[in-house]
Amino acid sequence: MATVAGVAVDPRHWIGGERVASARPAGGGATFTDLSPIDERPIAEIARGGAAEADAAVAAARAAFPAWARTGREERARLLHAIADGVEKRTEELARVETADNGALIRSHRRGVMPRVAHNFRFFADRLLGLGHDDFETRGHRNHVSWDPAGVCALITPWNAPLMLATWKIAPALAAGNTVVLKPAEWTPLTASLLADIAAEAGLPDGVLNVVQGYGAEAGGPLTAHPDVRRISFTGSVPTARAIAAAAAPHLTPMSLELGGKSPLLVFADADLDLAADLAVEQYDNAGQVCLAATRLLVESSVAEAFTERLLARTGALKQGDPRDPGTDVGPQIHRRHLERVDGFVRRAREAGARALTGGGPNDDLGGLYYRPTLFTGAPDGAEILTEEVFGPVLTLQTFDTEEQAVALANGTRYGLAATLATGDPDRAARVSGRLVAGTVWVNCFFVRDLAAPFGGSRLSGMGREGGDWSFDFYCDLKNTVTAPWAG
Ligand SMILES: NC(=O)C1=CN([C@@H]2O[C@H](COP(=O)(O)OP(=O)(O)OC[C@H]3O[C@@H](n4cnc5c(N)ncnc54)[C@H](O)[C@@H]3O)[C@@H](O)[C@H]2O)C=CC1
Ligand SMILES: O=C(O)/C=C/C=C(\O)C(=O)O
Repeated sequence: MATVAGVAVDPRHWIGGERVASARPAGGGATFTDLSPIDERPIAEIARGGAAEADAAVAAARAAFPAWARTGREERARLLHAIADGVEKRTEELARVETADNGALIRSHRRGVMPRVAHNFRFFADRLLGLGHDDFETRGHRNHVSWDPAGVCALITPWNAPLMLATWKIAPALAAGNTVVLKPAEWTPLTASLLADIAAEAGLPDGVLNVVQGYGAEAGGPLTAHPDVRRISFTGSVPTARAIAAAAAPHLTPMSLELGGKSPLLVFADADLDLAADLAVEQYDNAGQVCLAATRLLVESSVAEAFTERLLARTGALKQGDPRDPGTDVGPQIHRRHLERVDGFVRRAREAGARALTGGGPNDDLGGLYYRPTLFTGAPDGAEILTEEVFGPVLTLQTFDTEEQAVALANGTRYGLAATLATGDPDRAARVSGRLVAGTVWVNCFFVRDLAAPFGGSRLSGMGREGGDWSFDFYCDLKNTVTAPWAG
């Protein structure tokens, strides 16, 4: 057992209702070390899964599937609500452990993230009960459409919002009657383990939820290549999505992919510039490690100076430091490798001719993994910093003179996850949002999220949509039963 932030966390896998250590021989890498981004110190030794654990977890999930699939909707919903109760009871512990593990702000975990984790279960439990069975007639024959569970789902999740993004997948998959194998990110394995405890305490039958810990290719590879897996849902990077797609190809396993972006914030001259600057400074949330972040600020030339002044004032007021301090606004990057990746983007941006108006390097006063909120201007067209996802606290500013130019710049990357507009003109808002390639468009707001809405991206930002009934579309095999009129 590891003790993290005063909370006992089991570092082993959770397979078939039992805690399981890795099959690897001792000394042969049976565990890996989990570091806290707060100070880069080890906080736990975690079981390092491979093909043996992936096989065992899929077998357990497969064995548990028939009974779970047959369990009535009311009982499945009741159990999901019981898990939500458990999450709510342990919100403080989950918040402390998640902050120790991924370095995101404790105040966000307490106020926003962990309540959303509980909501993920409640929302899909209730949605399940309202899920329609569409019936209609064809020449006197009855069509009955049903949402049948698909089978074992492999869920592969990232480190930037570990429990939130995992439960966003787990809840609809379980609600639909599937069984699950979760492979959390190796940089943030801890809250998945706590969730396994909570689910067991809530009475979820053994094998319905399984957790395999470990590295991506080593544990996630065999899982996504497994012939008995019927759905794969993944959130993370584009190169990993390609590896998963290749692994899934032989069995044509259906996939849902959520892959980050390079989203724009368009600021028109008719916008409320204070609001626009508020929206822009929000993009440093979670130290910039958010797939939805609008990292490209596209500003109408006539207001660029006034907007920049406001944004720099707000950025200067951000407090960077220990995420356990409720007064902190910007915490650390997740890992030294990630900080170096972010810094590589920043160095190459400078070499390409961009100029940092603020930030532009690690926070040397704090040391460790703290990277200064950065704003670049003057990057040449096509520069890497304008086109590639940095996933750190790095924004760029470009200007435009016409709406046409604004739309072309906004749509000018290989991504299409989200876009944000700041404008005082409702007609312009409707016109421009209609032309943007993005899964979500926010007008004069940012990060207003509702689980009932479809969520996902176009182009390299992903494949498919989750949320609302779209989650059930993905996690179910839809079936139409056509019955001829009964004689007599
Ligand atoms: N929410 C998002 O959109 C996220 C985007 N990213 C992007 O990815 C970049 C790199 O971050 P990483 O942690 O390396 O992301 P990643 O895509 O490598 O990791 C995400 C998950 O995939 C797993 N994974 C890795 N290789 C796998 C494989 N071959 N088969 C199955 N599972 C595999 C990892 O263990 C982890 O659980 C970030 O800088 C960012 O640009 C990363 C995390 C979240
Ligand atoms: O909080 C949401 O609704 C969506 C969050 C998504 C990410 O932060 C991500 O995948 O990076």
